[in-house]
Amino acid sequence: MSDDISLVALSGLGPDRATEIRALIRDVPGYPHDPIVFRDITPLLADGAALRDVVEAFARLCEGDDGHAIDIVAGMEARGFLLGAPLATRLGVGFVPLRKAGKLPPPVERVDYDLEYGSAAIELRTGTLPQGARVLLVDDVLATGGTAAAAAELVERCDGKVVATAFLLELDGLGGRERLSGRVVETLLRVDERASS
Ligand SMILES: O=P(O)(O)OC[C@H]1O[C@H](OP(=O)(O)OP(=O)(O)O)[C@H](O)[C@@H]1O
Ligand SMILES: Nc1ncnc2[nH]cnc12
Repeated sequence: MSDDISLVALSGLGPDRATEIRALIRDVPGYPHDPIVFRDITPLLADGAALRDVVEAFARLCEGDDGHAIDIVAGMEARGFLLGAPLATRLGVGFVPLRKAGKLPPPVERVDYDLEYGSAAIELRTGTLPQGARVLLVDDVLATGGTAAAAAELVERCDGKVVATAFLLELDGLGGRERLSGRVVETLLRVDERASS
């Protein structure tokens, strides 16, 4: 891990374990283009103990008297599926995939958005969520917050209530937390994006 990246461990991971897990996220400068530093979680996903610890850390957000009471987990395509589905299994609740445009049969709701390195649209099939379902939104990275803000809007258009948003890695300095102002934002790890550019 480079020395110029600050690390914050939340949700009971503990600083040593958080540092090990952070080291399993590969930094790729210039991908998909300059000045982006891409944070690649595939080494972490390939490490069974790290994947288990991350899912457990997410699960702790929803347990105990102070935990978020949720009915269902929703994940943003594609990396949100990889963390959200095992979390839902661990919590014993269902999982809703928020899919990139054109993947789901109609009828769907659609929200267009911008993210750190492009633009996209996500969709959710109308009627998938039970009326008033308490939803936890899960994704790997919070950067500008464009994806998460769109996901929250989509869930709410489909009659869900976004109780909290949860991310493995927050890229501090790109405005994501501000973009989600007024919402509960939980992050397991945080790096200072300004320090790595
Ligand atoms: O906070 P933002 O600026 O919106 O960026 C964060 C989003 O970008 C990545 O997804 P991407 O759209 O690259 O899709 P993928 O998971 O299919 O790779 C990441 O998994 C988040 O969903
Ligand atoms: N820098 C980044 N690395 C990985 N995923 C991202 N999504 C948005 N920005 C990202």
